[in-house]
Amino acid sequence: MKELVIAPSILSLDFARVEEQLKELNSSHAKWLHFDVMDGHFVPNLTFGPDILKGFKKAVDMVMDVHIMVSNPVFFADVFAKAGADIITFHLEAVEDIDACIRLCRHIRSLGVKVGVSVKPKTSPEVLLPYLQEMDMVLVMSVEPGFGGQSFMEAMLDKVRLLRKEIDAKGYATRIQIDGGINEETGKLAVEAGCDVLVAGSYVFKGDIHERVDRLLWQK
Ligand SMILES: O=C(CO)[C@@H](O)[C@H](O)COP(=O)(O)O
Ligand SMILES: [Fe+2]
Repeated sequence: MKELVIAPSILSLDFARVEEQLKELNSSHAKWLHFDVMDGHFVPNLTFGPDILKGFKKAVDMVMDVHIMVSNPVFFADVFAKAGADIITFHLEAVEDIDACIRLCRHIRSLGVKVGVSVKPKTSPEVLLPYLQEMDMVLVMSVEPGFGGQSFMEAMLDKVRLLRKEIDAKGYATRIQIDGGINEETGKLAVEAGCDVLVAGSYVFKGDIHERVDRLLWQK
């Protein structure tokens, strides 16, 4: 398993104190910034466009981890690759079938950007197993996508265990990210199940950013 990474989700950032909070994030032990893109169609919420990503990229020295919850991932992947995304994760549910999924993975990599594929709580990741070498990351959603502050769905850890078993058996470098309801307790469970990237929104921003990131990173 790779080194654990914490990716605070900017969905919970206090937009009245953006500059201050970005500085705190930048000087914390969080290496990635999780940038949730919602189109108001794939999910019933609307968030950030490419110019915000460009601005944030200037303000922090962090990996820009872009999670696109959109119905047209082909279009949005190009837009956010151009804006400076380091990794783009799209939803399996938003593409026609596994062939289209792999085509988009290859396209995103051809742009020099890492690629992740995400599954919603009701979607099994089994169809991805033969193709894990095409992905830099699989994102297991542990809440229904669309909003921060929801409760962690513990049953999603079975998906993490399944993916970890296959990734380790094949010796792939694919990371496993989990997103939704992550705090100290649920983060620990997720790491024990095999996750190596924890996304956390409300937990990180509803307290001292440095302290909360450290608690996730060095769970006791
Ligand atoms: O993608 C999403 C929500 O759809 C997330 O990235 C949330 O922002 C996580 O928020 P918390 O559950 O950690 O508050
Ligand atoms: Fe997310």
